[in-house]
Amino acid sequence: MSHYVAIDLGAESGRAMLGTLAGGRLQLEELHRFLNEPVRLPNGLYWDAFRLFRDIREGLRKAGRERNLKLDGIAVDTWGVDYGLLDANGELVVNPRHYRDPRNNAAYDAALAAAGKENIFEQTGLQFMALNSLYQLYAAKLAGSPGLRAAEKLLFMPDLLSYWLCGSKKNELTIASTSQFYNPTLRRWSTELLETLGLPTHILGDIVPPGTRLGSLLDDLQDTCGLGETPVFATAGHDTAAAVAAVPAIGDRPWCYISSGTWSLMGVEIDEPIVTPRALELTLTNEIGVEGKTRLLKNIAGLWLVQECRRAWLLEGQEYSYTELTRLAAEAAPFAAVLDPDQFLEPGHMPERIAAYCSKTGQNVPEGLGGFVRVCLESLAFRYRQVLESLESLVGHRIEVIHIVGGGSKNALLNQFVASATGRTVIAGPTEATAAGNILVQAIGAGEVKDLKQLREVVRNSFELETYEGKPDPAWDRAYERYVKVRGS
Ligand SMILES: C[C@H](O)[C@H](O)[C@@H](O)C(=O)CO
Repeated sequence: MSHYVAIDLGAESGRAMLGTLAGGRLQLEELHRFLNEPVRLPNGLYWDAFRLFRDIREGLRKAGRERNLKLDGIAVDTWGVDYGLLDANGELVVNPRHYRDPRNNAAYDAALAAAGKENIFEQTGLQFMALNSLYQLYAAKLAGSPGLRAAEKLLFMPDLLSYWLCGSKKNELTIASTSQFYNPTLRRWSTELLETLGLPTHILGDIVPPGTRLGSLLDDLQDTCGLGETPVFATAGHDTAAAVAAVPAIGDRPWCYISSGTWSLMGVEIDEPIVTPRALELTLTNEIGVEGKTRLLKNIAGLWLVQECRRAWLLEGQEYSYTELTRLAAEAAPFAAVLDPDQFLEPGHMPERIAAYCSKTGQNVPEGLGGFVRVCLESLAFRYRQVLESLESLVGHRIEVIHIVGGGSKNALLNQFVASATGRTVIAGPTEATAAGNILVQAIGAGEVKDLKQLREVVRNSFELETYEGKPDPAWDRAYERYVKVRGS
């Protein structure tokens, strides 16, 4: 029996998850859960990196001091794109900014004007989003950031937190591939692109594949946490890559995945990137996964819409759990309005913005809290159908099965909506795909699990899955047509 800890950080919260692997089955247990609260300063929006590290240490202390465990590995995964900059002494000189920091927007326009959209896509194969690391770095340059000038090393969030755990400064492949300065075709940094934009290239480090042993937990952490010598691994550092690794697909029918949480990352796993004008037109992204696979996917503003509605209602004194909101949505009238979820990436005033969008597009404003949530969930299902069509047109075959993994796969109403909107089979679960993927990639690194195929077998043996059968539904088809009209194709 072996024990691993996954440090899994999402945009709202983080967890230290204990994974026990025995007899080809994985058991997960939450050791420590903590909030991940961004900090708004006068000059921008930041992550509280030190607080996150304190909570990571607390999770490890629970494993060591409270549970008396000896660990076979520790690894960190996080959301994509964000990074910290270190000076020559390894000091943090630029604290990680939050990808929703508004200063990226102007830098995005300027970078596209300076480097050219086609050129950027050719070199990176990545979906265009102002939040990508490339535009964050360019924003720092445009702001004349002294931190950027002093920087000697760029570490993405999982790299940075792993560095604080074990002292090794490496760039893990899957997270590097979210930056928009990694070339997935040439499988190296796109230094040419950084040079075009006058950005430093010496800050980029060695890229290591997921499963690499980075080093051992630092001595003082071993002492504080009551852990002996413990390997620290680079897992699939991008949480989506970890989740995709843990998709319980058998591969007998063509499948795609939706990693469902704050974001919905919908895509297929393929052997080589597709960096063609058509992929650019469809704004699909080529990120790298475990075993060097390509995650051809689309970032969709996922349950973020519901999270932001809930937060707005909470501020008004109306406190509802996600379960209650979903129940209200189930009771609300169908197809009250349709919206493009990706128009709502900015934080704040979500119900008001949805209402304004509905009025602007000549639609009725949804009624009641359940009405708003239902419109969000139905619109996500429509967006998935549209992205499914894009993916099929690029890979050239019909996709039969949609695997929904991650926390959002608990939402049975949304799962059913996806089956109804697409007419496909939806298999939901595991909800803990990211933690499972994180741990099982460590197990590959430790030589305990052979490869991705075996990893997925372990996942299938370990978690309950729910199946939803979709069948053609004229009401959904009609509403989808309305959605396409409102959003555009
Ligand atoms: C910025 C987003 O977090 C990122 O693009 C997405 O891929 C992700 O990591 C969601 O967890």
